[in-house]
Amino acid sequence: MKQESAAQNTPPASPPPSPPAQHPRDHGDPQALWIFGYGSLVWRPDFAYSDSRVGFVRGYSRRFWQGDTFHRGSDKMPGRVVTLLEDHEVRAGVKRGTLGPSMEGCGQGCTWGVAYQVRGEQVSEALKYLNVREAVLGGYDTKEVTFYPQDTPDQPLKALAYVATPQNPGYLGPAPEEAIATQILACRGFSGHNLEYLLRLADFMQLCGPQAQDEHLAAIVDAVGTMLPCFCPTEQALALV
Ligand SMILES: N[C@@H](CCC(=O)N[C@@H](CS)C(=O)NCC(=O)O)C(=O)O
Repeated sequence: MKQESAAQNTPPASPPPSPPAQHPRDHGDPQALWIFGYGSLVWRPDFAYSDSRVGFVRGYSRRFWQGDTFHRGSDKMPGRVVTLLEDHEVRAGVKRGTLGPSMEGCGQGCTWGVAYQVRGEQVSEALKYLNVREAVLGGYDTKEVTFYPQDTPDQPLKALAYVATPQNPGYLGPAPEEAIATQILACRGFSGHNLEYLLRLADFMQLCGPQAQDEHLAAIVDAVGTMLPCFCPTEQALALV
């Protein structure tokens, strides 16, 4: 039997630094990880997961301020998809002179979405997949957020979110909701039309119930509704096709 030297039995003078937290783990199950989706991940996670919760994050607002030249746009006509910005970043966007109706009364941001729990082998599979879909193709980075499940807001969870910061090359920043609506109506990419992206997110927010408000999203949907008749081909125009 190997004799342990005294040194091996003496605790280190200062415990070795714990390895940097790679990702927020579910303390109940160290192999589990929660991933927060607030855009296309809400309706198309496309990775295997063990559990999901509808809920929200506080202190962040969702904005269609990220350009997308792959999924919902092209290099020539980048689409607009959502990112998550801390409240001070949203207010900074306002100071740059671009106001939208949704900026009025912009207090403590609160963004609704879906958190997915991945466990065991699902963790590496999900992170590998999302790294390509979000980071490589979309310019998103990871950030730890606190997620409040709709049913148990008093039991918040640490979750990983993919956010596109103002420093990423695809970031387009603030614009009037009417301009964003025009861009969305005109763009499509490998995952489909940008309008589908907008309306699927609006559908989700409808399901969340009246307590889940997103004035920015609602203002863009309203602007699209106003403009859509101008984009719908008339019988005369169709006859020219
Ligand atoms: N990270 C956000 C936004 C993700 C997002 O919408 N990313 C886009 C652009 S990279 C995407 O994956 N699109 C796939 C699609 O449009 O179906 C989320 O958690 O949902």
